[in-house]
Amino acid sequence: MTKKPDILRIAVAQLNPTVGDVAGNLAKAREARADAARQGADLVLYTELFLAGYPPEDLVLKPAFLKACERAAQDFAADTADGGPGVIIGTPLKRKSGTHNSIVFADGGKIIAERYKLDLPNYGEFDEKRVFQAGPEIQGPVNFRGVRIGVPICEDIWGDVGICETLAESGAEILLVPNGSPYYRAKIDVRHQVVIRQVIECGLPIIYANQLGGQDELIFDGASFAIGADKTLAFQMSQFEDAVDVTTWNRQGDHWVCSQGPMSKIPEREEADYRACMLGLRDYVNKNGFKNVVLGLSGGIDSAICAALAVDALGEERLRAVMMPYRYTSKDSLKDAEDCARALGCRYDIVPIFEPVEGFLHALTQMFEGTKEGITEENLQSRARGTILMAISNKFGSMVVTTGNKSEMSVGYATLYGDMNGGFNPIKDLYKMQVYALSRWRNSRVPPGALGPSGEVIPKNIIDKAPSAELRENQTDQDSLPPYPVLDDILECLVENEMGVDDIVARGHDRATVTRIEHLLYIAEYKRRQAAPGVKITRKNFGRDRRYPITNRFRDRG
Ligand SMILES: Nc1ncnc2c1ncn2[C@@H]1O[C@H](COP(=O)(O)OP(=O)(O)OC[C@H]2O[C@@H]([n+]3cccc(C(=O)O)c3)[C@H](O)[C@@H]2O)[C@@H](O)[C@H]1O
Ligand SMILES: Nc1ncnc2c1ncn2[C@@H]1O[C@H](COP(=O)(O)OP(=O)(O)OP(=O)(O)O)[C@@H](O)[C@H]1O
Ligand SMILES: NC(=O)CC[C@H](N)C(=O)O
Repeated sequence: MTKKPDILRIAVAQLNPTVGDVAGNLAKAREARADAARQGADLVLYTELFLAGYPPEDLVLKPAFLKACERAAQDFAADTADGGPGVIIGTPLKRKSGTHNSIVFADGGKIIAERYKLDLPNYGEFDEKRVFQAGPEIQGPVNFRGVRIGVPICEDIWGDVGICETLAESGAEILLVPNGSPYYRAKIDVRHQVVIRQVIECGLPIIYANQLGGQDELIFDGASFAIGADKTLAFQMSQFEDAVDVTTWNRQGDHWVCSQGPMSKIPEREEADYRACMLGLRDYVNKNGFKNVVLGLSGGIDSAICAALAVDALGEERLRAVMMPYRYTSKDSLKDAEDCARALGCRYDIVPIFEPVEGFLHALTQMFEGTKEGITEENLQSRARGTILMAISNKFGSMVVTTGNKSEMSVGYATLYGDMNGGFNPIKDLYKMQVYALSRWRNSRVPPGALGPSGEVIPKNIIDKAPSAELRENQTDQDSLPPYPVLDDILECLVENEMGVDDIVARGHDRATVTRIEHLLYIAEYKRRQAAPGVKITRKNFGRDRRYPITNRFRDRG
């Protein structure tokens, strides 16, 4: 019989995989294992579906992809013949009972156990029932060098299905949980509460390992941690950074107690949101192979914060900012845009749109004769800008960063095939007031990992002036929309909280304004379906989280 050890060194590999890059993910796993071995680890815990990258979505339906993942898992298991640390690594596995979201547990050159996720999340951003079958039954703990380890997978610890309790009843001494848990604001507290609740139910320490990195709209923020059997935080890894941290666990009577591990400080609200946007943009651009990006810099707040995010994420040499003035562009805007580009140190070009806009107007003179000038002509300005940005993108291979905030995306205050052109939107899930808050925050701090300069990178005048699209004389956003603090509150009630009109009015809002905003929200669905993806920051983003019909006559009238 294996002698029970008194000490166990568990490494948590909080790494940034790329979905579909099975060979690259395996290489990362190997590097982390070598690192963990140097730090004296007995076992390395990776995150959910690490070899595939999470979430692999419909890739799991491809037999060739499953084969590649299975082969990588076998190869990695064979590596453990070197006598170094054992591994718990996530991978999809096709078995007789179906295709499972699984882990393989390997040691001594062999797979000593497989475990399948039992509770497949199918809400919000998750769609796992579409591609996976749930594990057929709760399988007991795995005996690893004399320690009985339970391995529930992510959602398995979120519901009330009693998986942790059952593992404890079948003799587990500690639970190691691989996760693919996407960021939303303050989610860390939610995760801690979920794990504390399970620790109370099962009486065992739980190690929670979370993925890092951007995957399309989702940001995995890492922040892996453990809660001891005494219900206190045993260790806390950093948020938004990759790391391989070794934690030391000692046997004390019946319990494993963490005696050594990191205790990283978790960023406050604005910093966390800013870093999520930065990581999301960086990973989208790099993982999709773009060398650089381009955006229209108008002298307004939205394009200014997007420019700051791009420089912080990619470096000033990888952003080209383009000011495209027309007859309504103010001197202030020209100055603000230039000041912003100078403060950020990025390339700044001026491409006037007078000729293209006049060209379009000229071509349409006859057809439009006798009609009133209005939105059509305004939109031509936006479309001329969008076309120029796409031309720059085509010529230099730069991806267009699009800059619509959540308030605008909610009510359709953006031009289709105009300022909505672009590949990715780092502020898509930030309401306008949050854009202001993050801009002020960024002027006072440079976040860790940012490549941009310190100081006032978003000129104060941009923050202080009334927002305007400058598509006609003396236009401000508030000609068409309620003040942003009012709009954002109504939108948060409608979008995130799915509240009824009566309840929103009861908060002190004007009924006509609320019903108008509700209407605008519904009729802008067609625009959002054609919009670029962007970073998810809230509990409910426009994308995977919110699936409203485009054709929709429902209006809430109490
Ligand atoms: N249900 C539906 N399904 C499919 N397509 C639908 C549709 N409803 C309209 N459409 C199409 O969409 C068109 C209207 O959308 P669109 O062409 O975007 O034009 P529209 O939404 O009418 O105008 C753009 C709005 O964005 C505002 N804005 C604010 C800030 C900045 C900027 C800027 O551009 O810089 C613009 C601008 O003031 C204006 O209110 C219709 O002509 C029609 O072709
Ligand atoms: N004169 C301009 N030069 C370059 N890009 C422009 C110009 N006007 C608009 N754009 C692009 O179109 C986008 C939408 O314009 P909009 O005026 O709504 O936003 P903004 O100027 O960044 O911020 P704000 O909404 O505060 O004015 C801008 O973010 C910018 O990318
Ligand atoms: N991948 C998962 O199973 C994640 C589900 C879990 N509720 C979370 O958000 O962390």
